Amino acid sequence: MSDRPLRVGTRGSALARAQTEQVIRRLRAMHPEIPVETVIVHTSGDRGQREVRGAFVKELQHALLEGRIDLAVHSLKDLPTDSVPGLRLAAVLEREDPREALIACDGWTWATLPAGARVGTGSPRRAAQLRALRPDLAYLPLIGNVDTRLRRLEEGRYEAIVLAVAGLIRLGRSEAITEIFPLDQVLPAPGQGAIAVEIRADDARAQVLAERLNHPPTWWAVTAERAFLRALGGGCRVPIAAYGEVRGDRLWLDGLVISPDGRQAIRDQIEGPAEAAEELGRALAERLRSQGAIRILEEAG
Ligand SMILES: NCc1[nH]cc(CCC(=O)O)c1CC(=O)O
Repeated sequence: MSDRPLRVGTRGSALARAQTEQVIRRLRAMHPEIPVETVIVHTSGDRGQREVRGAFVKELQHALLEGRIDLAVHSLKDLPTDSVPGLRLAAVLEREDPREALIACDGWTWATLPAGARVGTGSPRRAAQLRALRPDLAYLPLIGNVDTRLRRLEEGRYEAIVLAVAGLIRLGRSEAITEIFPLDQVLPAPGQGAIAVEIRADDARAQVLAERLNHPPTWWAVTAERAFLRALGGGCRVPIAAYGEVRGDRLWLDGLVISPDGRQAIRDQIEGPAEAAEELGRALAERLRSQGAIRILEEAG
């Protein structure tokens, strides 16, 4: 294996850097002879601009295509499902806890939050599922990096906020968690909790290294989740959630389409061989369509 430096690109946020550190630790453990460099790529998302879909990842992909970096580290759930010509999603690390966390102030819990309490969440998928559980709360937008979002809560702008457990753990902030929503109450975004490694499609060395980083059970699970999302069109505003889990050589996939107001939801599960992940994701999407998901998607679209 050549010992020219491997340049690993990351966003500058604390979460992105923590995730990239995890990838680099694994690389160094496997290949102490390869010098690894971290390259911070600033994205429009980090500059506090509107979070257009994919803004978090576009600039990293650009840097990869231009050859300024050799490996890009992303939160998989921020990576759009459309493939980018010249690039390849090459590996995912073993998934962290995929669930959603409530972070409440003043000792509130999900059950005791008073009617009208302000709950901050940036995601229509979370807001829709939370509305279905507690229609009496006020769901307000919340954007920015995880640290920014926690600060907004501390500033008193919300009584509670909802964030991914995985990000809080990686930032060493899990003590902030008030409670964790069970998966049957709030289903995560496809890919949530998984760290993704993207490379140039023609980079043989990066391909070999990425293969060694990859965690196959997570790979099959997220492949099914993303196939489900892609098959449903994944319109920006539509709350689509999915969670897959591999046990032995079988894959269980749970999928949901929910109207933004939380009033109409279609949810179903599918099970099959893990290697058929892609087909399982598409088949589950088809099942939801036949149960009326189209109507929800069109109304929300
Ligand atoms: N969209 C921002 C984002 N991207 C990845 C994570 C957390 C880590 C993960 O879900 O893998 C977060 C923050 C959040 O949703 O709370």
